[in-house]
Amino acid sequence: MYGVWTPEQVQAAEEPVLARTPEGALMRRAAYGAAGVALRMLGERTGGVVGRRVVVLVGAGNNGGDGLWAGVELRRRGAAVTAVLLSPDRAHPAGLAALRAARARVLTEVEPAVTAVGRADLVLDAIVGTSARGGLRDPAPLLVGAADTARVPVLAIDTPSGVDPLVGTVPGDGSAVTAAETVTFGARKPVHVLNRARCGPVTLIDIGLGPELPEPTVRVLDAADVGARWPVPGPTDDKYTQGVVGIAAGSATYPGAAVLASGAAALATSGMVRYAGSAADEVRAAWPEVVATDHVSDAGRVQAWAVGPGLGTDDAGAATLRHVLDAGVPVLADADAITLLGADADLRARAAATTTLVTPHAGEFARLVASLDDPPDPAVDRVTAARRAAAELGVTVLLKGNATVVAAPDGRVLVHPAGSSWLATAGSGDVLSGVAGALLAAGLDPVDAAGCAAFVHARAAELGSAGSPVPASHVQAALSDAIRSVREAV
Ligand SMILES: NC(=O)C1=CN([C@@H]2O[C@H](COP(=O)(O)OP(=O)(O)OC[C@H]3O[C@@H](n4cnc5c(N)ncnc54)[C@H](O)[C@@H]3O)[C@@H](O)[C@H]2O)[C@@H](O)CC1
Ligand SMILES: [K+]
Repeated sequence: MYGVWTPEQVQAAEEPVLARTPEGALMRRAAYGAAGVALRMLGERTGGVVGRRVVVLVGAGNNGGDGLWAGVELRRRGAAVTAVLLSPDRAHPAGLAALRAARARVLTEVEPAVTAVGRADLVLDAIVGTSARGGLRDPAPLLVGAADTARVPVLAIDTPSGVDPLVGTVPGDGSAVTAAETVTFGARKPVHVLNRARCGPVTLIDIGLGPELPEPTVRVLDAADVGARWPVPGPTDDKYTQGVVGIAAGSATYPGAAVLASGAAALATSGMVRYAGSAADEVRAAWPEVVATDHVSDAGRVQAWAVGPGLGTDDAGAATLRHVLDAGVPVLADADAITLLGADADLRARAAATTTLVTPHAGEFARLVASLDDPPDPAVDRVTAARRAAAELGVTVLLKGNATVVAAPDGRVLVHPAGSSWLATAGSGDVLSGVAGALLAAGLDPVDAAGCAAFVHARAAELGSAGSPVPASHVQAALSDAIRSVREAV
């Protein structure tokens, strides 16, 4: 597990460290770490360092200072360094003096700078870091565009410029750095987990902030965390003691959702899966181990319900949802169940009164929060949107997307940054529902159930895909390998 801290938290943590270290020491630590990553990238991509062309895009603040000092280090190692000053009169004075003394080229005019970027082996993006506000300012978009056009790899210093460090979105006209890699200092910031596509792999450099950092704003589970939480039957367990999950999903028109969710539940945990609904025949045919009936009222005892995929939003769907919300066990509500919750205050009150985990995509989220004052918008800030929905509706929220956000009513937040978007495929959510429902039935807290389910779901997509599209039934089929891989990581 690792933590993520807001720019504000990081800046506050830097203050006491700055006060007790010699002037400029923190920046030199950061820059030395950045230069190390740049040297590795040059070695990997060009086979050397000496004479390789590195262009540093230098902004007005300390992020620019990091870039200048990293340039000094690269110059020392023999690279041909060019610094492009985007705000020439505000460039970090000590860093600029040191870079000039190291006999690097310094440019302030746009035209030669664009040419230099286009010919570079590596660009260091030190335009702006944690104090970024709004979109990139001229002439930065031109230089960032030149690197993109020439396909020059960019190493983002601290954060990819043009991407909001706190929420990970690209404001303004959409110009922003797409980094091949990012090197960050002291602590990971939200952009690193909310916008992986812009950051690339992130290297964290220790600059001594550890003791000063408060509780992180967001946490990220790793494979070992998920493996350690995954339920494993003990010597005295039988099929009932491990938690029975009930799946209330699918219909005669949409039996696929029922088959995907029930099968995923059967693969996720040992013990028992019950299915209740009008796709009982199809579920039985595909998964003979699932105990299937036609209606939730005669399904027998379960320790959690997963309700919603393919359920329908008519009166029968609402009655099923009401039944499971009143069953006194944790409930996972997805798909049509979320639409029903959004439309019905009475159902929302029942959901808040029990332990409920909802798993909306963007459209379902909008319906879910439509009744709230000033409904939160994930397009503006995913973490805040999920956190507010959880707190105000009294349910745990798993907001799907390239970065999955899990928020609990008590304010805890997990993020799962996906490595790809192959999971954006029909039926994939049904598989997630089955897995998360099974984990709730096994007794996991909703945040852990959601976080572990999201992780294994994404891992199954990776294993099932290996670079090609992966239909939901293949994600389902890869669940066993995914669970094995996280258990092996413990
Ligand atoms: N405080 C410290 O001692 C340390 C700071 N570090 C670096 O310092 C950075 C933060 O430095 P600063 O607080 O000076 O701020 P930045 O360097 O992030 O930004 C500086 C200035 O850039 C301008 N700016 C804001 N938004 C912009 C945009 N969208 N496009 C173009 N220009 C924009 C503003 O004038 C802003 O004040 C961190 O990201 C990190 O790289 C590291 O060196 C570690 C130590
Ligand atoms: K940057």
